[in-house]
Amino acid sequence: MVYKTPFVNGIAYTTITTYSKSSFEETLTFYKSLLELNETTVLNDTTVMLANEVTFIIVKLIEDSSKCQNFQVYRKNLIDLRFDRDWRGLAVDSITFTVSSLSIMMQHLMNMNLPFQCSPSITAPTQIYTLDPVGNLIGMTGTKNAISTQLAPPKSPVSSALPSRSSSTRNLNKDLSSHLTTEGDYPSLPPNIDVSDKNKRCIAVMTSGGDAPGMNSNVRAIVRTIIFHNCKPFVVYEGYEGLLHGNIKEVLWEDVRDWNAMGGTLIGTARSPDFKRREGRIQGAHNLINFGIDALIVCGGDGSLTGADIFRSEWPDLIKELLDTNKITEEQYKRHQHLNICGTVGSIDNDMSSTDTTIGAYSALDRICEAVDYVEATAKSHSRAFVIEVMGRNCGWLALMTGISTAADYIFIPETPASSETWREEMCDTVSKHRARNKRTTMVVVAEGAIADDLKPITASDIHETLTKRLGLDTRITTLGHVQRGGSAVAYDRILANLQGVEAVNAVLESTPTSPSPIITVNENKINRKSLVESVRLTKSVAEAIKAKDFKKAMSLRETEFVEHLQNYLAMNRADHYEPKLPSENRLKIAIINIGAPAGGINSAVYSIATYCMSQGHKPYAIYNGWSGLSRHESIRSLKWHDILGWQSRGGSELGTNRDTPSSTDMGMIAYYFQKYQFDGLVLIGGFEAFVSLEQLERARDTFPAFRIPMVLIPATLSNNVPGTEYSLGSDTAMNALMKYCDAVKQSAASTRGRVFVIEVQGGNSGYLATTVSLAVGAQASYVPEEGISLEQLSQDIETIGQSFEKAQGRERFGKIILKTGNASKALGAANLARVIQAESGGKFDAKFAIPGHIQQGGLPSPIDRTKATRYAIRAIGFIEDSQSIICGSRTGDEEFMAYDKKISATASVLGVKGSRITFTSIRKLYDQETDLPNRMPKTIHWEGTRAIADHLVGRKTVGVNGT
Ligand SMILES: Nc1ncnc2c1ncn2[C@@H]1O[C@H](COP(=O)(O)OP(=O)(O)OP(=O)(O)O)[C@@H](O)[C@H]1O
Ligand SMILES: O=P(O)(O)OC[C@H]1O[C@](O)(CO)[C@@H](O)[C@@H]1O
Ligand SMILES: [Mg+2]
Repeated sequence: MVYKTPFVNGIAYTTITTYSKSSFEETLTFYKSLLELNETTVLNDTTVMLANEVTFIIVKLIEDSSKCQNFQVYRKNLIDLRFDRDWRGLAVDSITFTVSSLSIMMQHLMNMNLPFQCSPSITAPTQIYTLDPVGNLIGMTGTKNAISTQLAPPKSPVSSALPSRSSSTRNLNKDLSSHLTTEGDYPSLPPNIDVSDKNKRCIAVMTSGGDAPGMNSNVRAIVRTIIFHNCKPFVVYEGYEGLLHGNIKEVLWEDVRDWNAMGGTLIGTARSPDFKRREGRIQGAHNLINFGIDALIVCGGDGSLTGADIFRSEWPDLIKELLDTNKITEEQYKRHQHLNICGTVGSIDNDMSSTDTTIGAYSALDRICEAVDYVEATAKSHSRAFVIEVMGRNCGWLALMTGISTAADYIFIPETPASSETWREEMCDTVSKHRARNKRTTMVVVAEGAIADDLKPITASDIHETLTKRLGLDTRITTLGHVQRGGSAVAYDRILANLQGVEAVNAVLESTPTSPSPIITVNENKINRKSLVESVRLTKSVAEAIKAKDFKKAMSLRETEFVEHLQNYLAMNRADHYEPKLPSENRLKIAIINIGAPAGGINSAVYSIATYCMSQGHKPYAIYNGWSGLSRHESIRSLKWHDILGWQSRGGSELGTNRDTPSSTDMGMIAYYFQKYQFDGLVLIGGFEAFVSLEQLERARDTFPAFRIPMVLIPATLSNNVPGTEYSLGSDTAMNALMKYCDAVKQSAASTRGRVFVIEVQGGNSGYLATTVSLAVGAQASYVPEEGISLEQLSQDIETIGQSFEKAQGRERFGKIILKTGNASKALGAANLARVIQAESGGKFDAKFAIPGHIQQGGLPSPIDRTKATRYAIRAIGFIEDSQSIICGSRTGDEEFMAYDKKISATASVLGVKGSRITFTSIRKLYDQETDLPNRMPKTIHWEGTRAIADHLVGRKTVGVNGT
């Protein structure tokens, strides 16, 4: 028996072989009636072709009575199995068809009295199975095509579950969706603008100041977006030095290939004293005009952007002088009346006002945390103290975030200078309190630019001397230096840099002669454009306030997130060592539970909740091993400071986790223990099962008063599929793990001429991880469950890859990767997809597959997940404190319980990030209105714009609803 399944172009018919005249006739009747194959072509005496618009079946007769017998037996056996076995595993051969209505098909099979099976259930099938008269297993699916898991909308064989991408270029990447995702639309093909080469706009990009990881991604995105808009991209080498020496070159799409994974800046950078002088800047203006460049995008720190701002404001005078000295022609003068400037903030210091984060800062933090984690091990072995000096000339962001991420004992930062008179006592007091509770290590983090309130520097050696002399600690200094700026950028920086690069070009193209020059910022998770002049002014005023010893003002000028992080660090550092903040009557018993799969940042959240609770005077309780642990073994213990040392930076789940929900274990027992321990609040940390758990507990409040307490979920899952938030803890850690894996695979692919890897990604029904990592590594395509895999798109991707290898003619060394979320197609795993791609490549390249599996869940939490965990944890406790008065009266019986009261039900909420805000949304509302329960997904996907950008930056052509 021969069969072929119509997967991709070129393999478009199925041959059925029959072995007797009667089964030949029966088969023809079966397929004609079942699939409405109304075109019949007799090819010869024994071969007939049946067809409709999309399906071709050739039925052949090869008379062989022995085989006919075998089939009868085989078929009978299968039918006998009926419904108690899944037929799919039993059949030798199978054919799958896409049908427009599964229910009509079911009815039809019943009318014909044919046996069939439904999957996953008869009430809501996505697939139906039956047998044809010669024993072939016939699968029918309602999905877009046989290899997709998405149901096809009626009459549209190829479509997308995501909204179609219009050709608008506006609103591209305004929303970083916590983890840098975008909303809005993007065209998948370059707009068809007919601009002759001469009239094309020339836009240049440069990097300046200290290099920062992610700058290469930024330049790559800028160059490719310029080309995308039919303009000419130029790079200025060596920062402002290159500008004033005319070190400028036009570049091509391929020139920036594979730049995402590269550290430093490949176009060079410099600190240019000459550019600080007007003569230098006039030379720079002259060079730009000579190259015909009328827009400049500068990626650099506060200094570079200050320089850019000065350059822009002086431009009219500079070109006038060039005209007056006959260095440029009248025509050039007229054409270059305006210089469009746009800044993208690239600096590890994170010292630019108006933006929460600068490109490179989280990569530097990653390097620092890795180093401190290493040092911690040796410090513990010797029971030593370490002073870690981190970079940051005028800004303590790196030191502060290191302090939080590694739970350092003490930090020194320039923004809140310590008292020059008392800092030694204060530090020693805290350190000795920690030591008195048997902590074996001491970590003090000092920013390079740390000062005391007399503006004199506090140096690593000052601290070393104090710890040694006053406390007698065996102390070492580790100055991390330029290691912090080195290496490949973390996923966040790559994504930020790519999205900001696209936005910078859009900003330039939309600028008018009167519009103020923008810088591209990120605020919480939203990408914004802000005024360059204003941001430079604010940044300067921080430095001026510090200089004037107005530290309060300096702090007030910092981003609100910075201030919040500092307060959190200080609060947690007081845990168990100082008088709690709240009076005894306001102190609460707060339970913490972890549910679902492990995710980076879970332990950091538990650590932060516990230490913050201690500082407030609350009592934190851990519920170990999820709901089953609680209901079967009363696995509750109050958390003590010493027990949780080191948890802030530990991977996995120290509490233990599983996917059980309260209903699936024992709701009554759980309520009993809640009552026994008199919990006043509950924090759940986890993914979709935690979400479901919260809903069940909220619903059970009616029956069990013990649940009439504030309950809050901190989403933590690499799938990032919890309704009510755009970011879940663990996504960043997983992204980095997967990104590193992809980088390595891509490198391997590049070493073999013409190779593509298909990489299978976790994420359940959510394509978030595949999409974001695809942007971070420059994957040629990503297939996600929200879209499925359409034949047209797959064919298009194969063609695009083939073309790019063909164009390179083996002269360039590069490899390609394709990411596929496991559930994008259940029928087609990575291995099979690679086989199909290889088969259809026409010999232009070969395809392999790789499956990273659970490395995506493991490893140490990234600094982003650690610091976000702390922030969410402390907000969650704030929520529990604030909600006490709303609900707790009904638990004690003092007040009537009104389950349907909105305020009451909102005391069980999901903490989330939405755009630029942290929010709490009632579980009732989320569960009833915003959840796609069967798919375990939120109804609204917030990151589709990111897909379009990822596609556009690799030149992927997408096949939309209209076949465009
Ligand atoms: N006030 C200014 N006027 C003109 N140019 C300036 C000015 N400040 C800085 N620049 C230019 O920008 C370059 C880079 O500035 P700087 O060394 O302060 O680094 P940065 O951009 O702040 O980056 P980072 O702090 O991350 O190293 C300077 O070498 C100089 O060429
Ligand atoms: O690499 P350089 O020029 O020595 O500069 C070091 C400085 O650059 C930065 O890394 C970035 O501004 C600072 O933190 C540090 O003080
Ligand atoms: Mg700077």
